Amino acid sequence: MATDSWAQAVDEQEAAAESIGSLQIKEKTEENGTTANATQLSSAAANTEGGGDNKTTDEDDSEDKAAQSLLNKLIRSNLVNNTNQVEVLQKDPNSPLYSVKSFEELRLKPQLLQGVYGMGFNRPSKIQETALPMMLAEPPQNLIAQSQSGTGKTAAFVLAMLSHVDPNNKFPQCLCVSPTYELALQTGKVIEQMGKYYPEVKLVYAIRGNKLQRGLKLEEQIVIGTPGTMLDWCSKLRFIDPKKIKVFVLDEADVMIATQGHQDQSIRIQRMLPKNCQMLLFSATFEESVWNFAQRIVPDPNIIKLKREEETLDTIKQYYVLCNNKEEKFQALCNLYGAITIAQAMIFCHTRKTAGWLAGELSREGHQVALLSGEMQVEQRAAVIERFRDGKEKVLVTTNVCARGIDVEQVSVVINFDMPVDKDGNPDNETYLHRIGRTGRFGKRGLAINMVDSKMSMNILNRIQEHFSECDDVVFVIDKSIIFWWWVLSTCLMQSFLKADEHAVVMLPLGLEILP
Ligand SMILES: Nc1ncnc2c1ncn2[C@@H]1O[C@H](COP(=O)(O)OP(=O)(O)OP(=O)(O)O)[C@@H](O)[C@H]1O
Repeated sequence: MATDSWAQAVDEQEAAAESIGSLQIKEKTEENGTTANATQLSSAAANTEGGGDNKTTDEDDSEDKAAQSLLNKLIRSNLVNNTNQVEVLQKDPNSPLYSVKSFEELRLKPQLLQGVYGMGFNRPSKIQETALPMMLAEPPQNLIAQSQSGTGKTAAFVLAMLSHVDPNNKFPQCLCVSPTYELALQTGKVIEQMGKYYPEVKLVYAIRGNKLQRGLKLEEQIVIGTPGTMLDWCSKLRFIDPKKIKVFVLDEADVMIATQGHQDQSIRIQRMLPKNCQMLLFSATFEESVWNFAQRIVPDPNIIKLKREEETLDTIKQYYVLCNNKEEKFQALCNLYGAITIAQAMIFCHTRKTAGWLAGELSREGHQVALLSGEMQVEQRAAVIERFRDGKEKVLVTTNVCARGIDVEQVSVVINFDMPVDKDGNPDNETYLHRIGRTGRFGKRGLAINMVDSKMSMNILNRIQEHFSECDDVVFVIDKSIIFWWWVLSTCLMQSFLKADEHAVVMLPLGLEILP
């Protein structure tokens, strides 16, 4: 992203923070109207929140999964490091399992090898080592592959598609289905980069808005698009002859099934394809719904799984501050502000509305903060994250939904301005782990501060503590004095005070003294 577009993004972001902050004093009816107007950012996204401070909707969630995935692609500059072993389940357990340590071993066309090296890939990633020989084997093999975002799945299936097409045949031979228009474009970019030295192979996008003349027969060998348009192009409009397809890729299956209708459309496309068409399905997660979908799309599959690196709370000290209401939490945060900015901090709120309010209030107090909110367009969010990752901002205020899955390694302090809860208001242990776990990544020490402002949030905290106490040693320290906080924060951050294996429980009197 260009630096000048940054300045613009920050301006818009600040404007948004202020306008959102000012909404808090208005009546509810006005609030909704103003939210839509105030955002040059993305009014559609803003409207889905519904005004409630403790609600997130399913719609939010599915929209967000796709946005999240795009965001991850935009901010990623290289492979995610994963030292976990690859788990392989072969369709035929007796057939030998090949894995490669170099791209040369794959006997790629020279143009493609040049493309791969041109992208700066020196050797296959962990998942590519096993997935590529399977995908390139003759006869073709079906594959279901699951690994965390950023581990090299897209590059792998792009290479497979480019390897399988015959450029002399001027008709579609590979279909790739993505959950959204933007994600399809991102994959298209990879095809263009990798196929840079193979210009005979052409690509076309089956996305809404790409209107073709009726009766046209596509000549491009690779078609990438969203399920609805792809289905229309294969059936109603007949731009594609599905019987000639050799490779069918279904990318981001977990995101796909979160969107109503995508699952059925994908299955309908798949049913039109010939029996010997190679089916490839990729997903970052593998919950039961994804797995059920995968089995319907990919018959007789080989299965590859690369587990996520385990997140742990071992190296993180966890504290809580007891307050009476949101305003007190804000005051407490202001008191802590100087200390937390010794390092970098992320502050999590439950809703966009609170995040906007908090960022606005902190700015008004003269604190420099960045806001990452669902109201922003994905490109703007990517710019905010990049800036934070580069250390240009010290404090990032965000919502849980917005920051899910985003890795910023250098964060040392996480503040839960609101405790994480699920849609039913129960403790969201997984989110707690993801929020906090990021601070202690790669053996580094981290600090987590939970802000408690009611009996309910105390109860949530207790239940989270109970949950993790079973499998981890968690330390919650309770204290009232802000001087104590200064001491904790500055000592642990500046002098590496905390030891990874220290597990003392310090119980001090409840209550928070807010200094003027
Ligand atoms: N073998 C490799 N060597 C070096 N970099 C690679 C290699 N394979 C992929 N990459 C790079 O790593 C990053 C992540 O790869 P890729 O997008 O293929 O991952 P992914 O698993 O598909 O992620 P997502 O699920 O988010 O799409 C990209 O920047 C890509 O260019």
